[in-house]
Amino acid sequence: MKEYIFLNIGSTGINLAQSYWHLFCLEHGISPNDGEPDLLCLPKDDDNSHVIFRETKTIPYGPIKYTPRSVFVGEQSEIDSIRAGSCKNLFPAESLIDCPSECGGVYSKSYMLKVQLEKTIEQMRKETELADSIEGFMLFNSIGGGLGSGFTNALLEQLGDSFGKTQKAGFNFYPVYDISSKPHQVINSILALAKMQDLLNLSFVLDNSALARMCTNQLERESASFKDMNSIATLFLSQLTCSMRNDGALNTSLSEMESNLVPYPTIHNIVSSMAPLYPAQKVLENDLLVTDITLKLFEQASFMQNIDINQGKYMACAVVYQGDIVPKDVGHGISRIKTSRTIQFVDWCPTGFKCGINYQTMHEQIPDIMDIKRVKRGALMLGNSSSYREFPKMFVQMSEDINALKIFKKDFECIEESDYDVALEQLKAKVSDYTEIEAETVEDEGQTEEH
Ligand SMILES: Nc1nc2c(ncn2[C@@H]2O[C@H](COP(=O)(O)OP(=O)(O)OP(=O)(O)O)[C@@H](O)[C@H]2O)c(=O)[nH]1
Repeated sequence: MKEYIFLNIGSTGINLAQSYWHLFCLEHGISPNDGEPDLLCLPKDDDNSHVIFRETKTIPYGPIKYTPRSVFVGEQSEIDSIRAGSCKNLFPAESLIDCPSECGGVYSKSYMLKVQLEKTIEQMRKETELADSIEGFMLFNSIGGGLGSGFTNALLEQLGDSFGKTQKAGFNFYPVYDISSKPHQVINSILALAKMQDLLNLSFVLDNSALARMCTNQLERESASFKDMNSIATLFLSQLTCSMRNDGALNTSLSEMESNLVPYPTIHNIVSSMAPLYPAQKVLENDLLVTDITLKLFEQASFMQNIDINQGKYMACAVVYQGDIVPKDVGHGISRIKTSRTIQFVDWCPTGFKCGINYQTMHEQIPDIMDIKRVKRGALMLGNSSSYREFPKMFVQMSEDINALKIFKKDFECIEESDYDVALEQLKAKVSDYTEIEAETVEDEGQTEEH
């Protein structure tokens, strides 16, 4: 068995976790309130829920309960929000680790939370002992938050020491930057990203400004709330892990995902799109056809990143369809994309798309609280695109705009100024790496191999 442990850090991680664990419970016939099996749900043959839940008994001979393989780290008020939420009895007390609120907001203070770090590692050890063989860790955080940046980096360093080469995938939220009122978020993000490059195997980029755009444009909300943004991210995560939690077709494990999507270890930032997405009240005459879904996937509006994806080239692309889909239609959809030439691949990766179908009913279990339409079929695209370089470019520019060194010297004690310079240089190097990789040709590759 290959299990996963989910680490939810800071306000973003904790809010999101309550949303996705609620959905995962429903998808696997488990009560979100307390983890007891829903006796009205028939067990499915292809269910692999054990990869994310472990079976527990509160009393000998008592009923079986399902406990998420999950750890939470946040301020007391965030931890309290779990106990008041829709999954209030789902998580054991020892998996909820609280941090002092005075360290909030700044990378360096959160990086130094030694007691909480030890507690987290200890809890992960326990979870690991209760599993057969941990395949990977999934971390959920905002790179702009103090905990989301500093604590996540400290934890990632420790994970490498304590758990060796176990896969690590980050679901990294990029906040909407307000550089005049929250300049610290820029510095947090730069310090976070520079280090994460070496410590993560995969980083799924979730851009709050894109999620907000999807809330207003696709879900037709008047304004974007974190709840709605987290609902979109929850659907993304549900589709992304569908092949792991059930007998799936493509990306059945984090390591398979890494080998499908990552050509060089540090070029592991994944862009993504999802289609279709409608508000619950939307009246549909018919569900979209597979070709239309495929075309929609590659429209800018469907991307969870607010960068111009077409300004870059893909190094890898995996499309996972879900629901009522037949392979012939997938072939048609992909060939329409290829002929439309809207997307370009790097010269050295002509193989193009990897596709798979999961036949689980699409969005069947979307809880009504999500207020998103259930559809019969949909798809998720995961891509490794050189257009990602727009993010490090933007951080370098923002650092100049806010005169970051001045703020750094004042508020980021415990970290050397030279460390900030190094982090900034690493992001500049990242921009160049992506540009070079995009320009490489097959001959360049051949020459590199010969040397
Ligand atoms: N998508 C999403 N973004 C959030 C959520 N909560 C906060 N954010 C954004 O993330 C940014 C900072 O991250 P937080 O997660 O709040 O910070 P933290 O990691 O808890 O660390 P502190 O700054 O120490 O509180 C905020 O400025 C918001 O823009 C959420 O539930 N969902």
